[in-house]
Amino acid sequence: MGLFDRIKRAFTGEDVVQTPVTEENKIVIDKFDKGMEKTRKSFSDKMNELFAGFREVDEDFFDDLEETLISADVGFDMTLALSDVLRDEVKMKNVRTGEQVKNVIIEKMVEIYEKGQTELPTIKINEDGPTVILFVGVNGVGKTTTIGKYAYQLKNQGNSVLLAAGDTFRAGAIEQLEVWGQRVGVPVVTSDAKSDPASVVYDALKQAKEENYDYLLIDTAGRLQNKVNLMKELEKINRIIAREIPGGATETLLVLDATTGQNALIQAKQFKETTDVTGLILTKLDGTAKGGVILAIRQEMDIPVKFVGLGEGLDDLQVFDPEQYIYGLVKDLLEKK
Ligand SMILES: Nc1nc2c(ncn2[C@@H]2O[C@H](COP(=O)(O)OP(=O)(O)OP(=O)(O)O)[C@@H](O)[C@H]2O)c(=O)[nH]1
Repeated sequence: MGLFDRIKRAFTGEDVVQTPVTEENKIVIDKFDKGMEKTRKSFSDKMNELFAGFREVDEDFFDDLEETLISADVGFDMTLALSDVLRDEVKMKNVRTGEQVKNVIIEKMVEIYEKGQTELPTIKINEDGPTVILFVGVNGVGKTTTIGKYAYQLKNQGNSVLLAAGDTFRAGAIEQLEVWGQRVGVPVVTSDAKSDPASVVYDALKQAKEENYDYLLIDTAGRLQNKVNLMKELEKINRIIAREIPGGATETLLVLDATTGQNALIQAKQFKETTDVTGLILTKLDGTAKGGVILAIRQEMDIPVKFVGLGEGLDDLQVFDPEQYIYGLVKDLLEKK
């Protein structure tokens, strides 16, 4: 059953059924539920306010709806796409009451998000080993924490993991990664601050290959304010990886801070211009009401969100589940039925 069908069941009063509901599954559902609390509350409040003054589906209503959606951080493109399909649907299905309109909005939001894909995003694996994952993103987005959390996850799944402190630009970044390495129990390849990040990456690649590590996670500096330097640095790192690992980095994951709302979308666009990003990680989703930005990212970028950070704990990095996300966003609106 696809995302759309599942959410649809919620419209008809049936629960969104997870198949199968395992203990592990329940924990994930709970994490998304809690992590989405702020975004859900803000989104529901805004939508309920819009519908409290609902009279009829006219141009004024569409203007107010667009304003509401944009203020809920779902982005300009997503807002226009939604209001366009809604206009057609209203005519076709002769939708009149506020409740009907609300349901059509949610239905279409799910459809636009899904774009025909229902499977969970995955991280590619380099079968010939090691799987090399490059983490990019500006300072302060939670990159180091994310690497630590992911290393913890991989290790718990029985993988050997090596970390590379490629952010030699910021002295604190190396120490911070070392602290995470100790906490998680995985080694960290480092060099002196201000040294060439490419040489750390080279050392780490060599060690990962010689000692047969399953995963090498590489931290990088995120100097977006100096795009040319950043581009050069990432190019150099990528060249070295490609020389050592056929096909180059297995994944390049861009870490974004969800609390920055539309800025996260802007950063994603800028990074996409500098390097070949294969997936996104949205951190601090639990600490923001701006989680609607994931919809904006989905609509405007062709890069999947692969993980979300739903808390500060070691096990709070979760594979992004669109179903849990959208259900977490609209749940209160549905339950108002
Ligand atoms: N609530 C919450 N806090 C998070 C999450 N991810 C990271 N943080 C916190 O965000 C803060 C910054 O994270 P760091 O990893 O230290 O980020 P940084 O070192 O400042 O910057 P970079 O590593 O360069 O991105 C830390 O206090 C983290 O605990 C998350 O998903 N939820």
